[in-house]
Amino acid sequence: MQKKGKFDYILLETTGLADPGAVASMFWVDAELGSDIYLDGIITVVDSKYGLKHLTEEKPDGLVNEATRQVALADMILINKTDLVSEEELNNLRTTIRSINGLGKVLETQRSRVHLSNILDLHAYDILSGISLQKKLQHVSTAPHLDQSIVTVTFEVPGSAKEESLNVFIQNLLWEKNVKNKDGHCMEVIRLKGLVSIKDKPQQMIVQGIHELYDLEESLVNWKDDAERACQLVFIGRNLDKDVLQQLFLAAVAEAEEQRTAPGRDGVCPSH
Ligand SMILES: Nc1nc2c(ncn2[C@@H]2O[C@H](COP(=O)(O)OP(=O)(O)OP(=O)(O)O)[C@@H](O)[C@H]2O)c(=O)[nH]1
Repeated sequence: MQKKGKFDYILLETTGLADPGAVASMFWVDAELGSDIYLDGIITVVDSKYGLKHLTEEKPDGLVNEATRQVALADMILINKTDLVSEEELNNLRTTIRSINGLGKVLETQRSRVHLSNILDLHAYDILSGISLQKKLQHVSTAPHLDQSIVTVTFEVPGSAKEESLNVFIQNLLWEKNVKNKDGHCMEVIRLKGLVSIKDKPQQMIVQGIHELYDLEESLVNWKDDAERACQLVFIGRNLDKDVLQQLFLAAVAEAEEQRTAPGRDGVCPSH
């Protein structure tokens, strides 16, 4: 890193057991501090032969296994060694991956052969992503839950959000972790992405969250004068309940007072 400007791109390979969120958070913060290095995106390679076994592995104490975390946080998922499995096995793996992460792009490969343009310059975390985000959000796949510990949920509500209330909503989820689903389990969001409208702001706003870090930024796209404003959010995480999240969000869009009496926040969730 001392030879500043000498690198075009850095591909960092973490160990098979790493939680990419921790590494990603580091680079994200670094960019905020004015560093030349910014986080472009997270790529996860899944082995077709053993992927499903790893993804469904049960960990003690109900912890989320590493493979699932790696898929959940990926912006690009390469399903590799497809030659080693049957079409049916591949289908099961695809469905499982999609139910965990409905937002990331999925490519199927052999010997990990992939055109570099597919994996470099993903811009998954910067405001450039706003241009394609709208399209992407229209195609978020939310497959049936399949007993998966981590799932993707998404919702869209018309209108604008109040910036302050939106921050409270996100902080309750990511920091306080005090939002419960209908079964009384605390929701755990590990990835958050969205395009929202803030009252009186001409630009569409991008929300990005990973683990406990999040950012609300103006995108390069303005709301068209005659277009209906809306907020769309995608959450990847555990114990997520779309209805509860949507109701809470509606409370944030409407009046701040309503938020305190909104469902799902009674009781205290243990901190992690
Ligand atoms: N049949 C087949 N073999 C593959 C493919 N990709 C890699 N291999 C082989 O699988 C073996 C193990 O390679 P990888 O799974 O890529 O190993 P790795 O990623 O270095 O291992 P870790 O980083 O420790 O996970 C090597 O002999 C590769 O040649 C593929 O698409 N099909």
